[in-house]
Amino acid sequence: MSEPIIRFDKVEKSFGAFNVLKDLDFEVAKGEKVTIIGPSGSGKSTVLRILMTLEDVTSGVVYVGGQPLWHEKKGERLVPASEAHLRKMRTQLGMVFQSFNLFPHMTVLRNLTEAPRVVLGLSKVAAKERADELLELVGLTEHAHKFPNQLSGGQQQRVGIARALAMRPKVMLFDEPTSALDPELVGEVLNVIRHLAEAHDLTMLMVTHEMRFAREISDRVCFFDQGRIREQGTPDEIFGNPKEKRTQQFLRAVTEAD
Ligand SMILES: Nc1ncnc2c1ncn2[C@@H]1O[C@H](COP(=O)(O)OP(=O)(O)OP(=O)(O)O)[C@@H](O)[C@H]1O
Repeated sequence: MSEPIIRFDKVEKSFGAFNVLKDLDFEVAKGEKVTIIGPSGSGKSTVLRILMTLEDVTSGVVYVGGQPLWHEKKGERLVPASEAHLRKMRTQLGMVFQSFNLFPHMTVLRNLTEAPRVVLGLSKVAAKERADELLELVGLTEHAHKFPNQLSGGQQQRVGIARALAMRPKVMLFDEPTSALDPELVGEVLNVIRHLAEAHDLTMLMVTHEMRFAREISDRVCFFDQGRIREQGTPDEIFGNPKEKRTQQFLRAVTEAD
């Protein structure tokens, strides 16, 4: 098998004495769509936050595209990564947050062109061309010159997705992308993600509470519990025939609440 695009090798993450991730081994293959589900506090978002370089690891090594993320090679040894290394690695990862995190003082278009111009060095014309294509993809062409606060939450999140894609990342990370939205706006965002999953050979890793959606788009579902992967498998295996008692309890609770 080829090198996974993401690999957690015996990763521990603690906040003080509180151990959030425990000896975590986890891989995502190129092109794979993986969703992480599990109870609140089980460490799901921490996995994404480590990949987004928002949290470091306490021990173990995380690899992205075969290269250590939080470390650098020094001869045969791994030493903590410099800010320059983290910056370089970050460009391979597209991030979509719960709370959109758009630049409020920039138009939609500028939100999409800023990082490709500043970080990737694209020309103004090339960045605009790329942004136009992506705005079409997320159905927001006519909103290009508006500011984020002139858009609905669903539209803002679609801009968030387009902005992440504008960097042509190897992996897209979605951290509960619909949880801050009013229920009637969830569908339009899920449709965009669904379309991306179907039409593009993009690697996607998503934390979500939308179980039906996870079942529909994932190649693999990982059930997290207390900082470990308690059970993983195809959507049919996890949702249709979960083996572990904890998975069964969790799924019963969330589907009853649905
Ligand atoms: N910066 C921090 N300092 C201290 N504790 C933290 C910090 N970030 C997360 N935690 C704790 O780590 C645990 C795991 O958090 P995480 O956000 O990964 O959980 P989660 O599974 O994504 O939960 P949810 O579904 O509620 O978002 C939680 O108990 C949380 O309180």
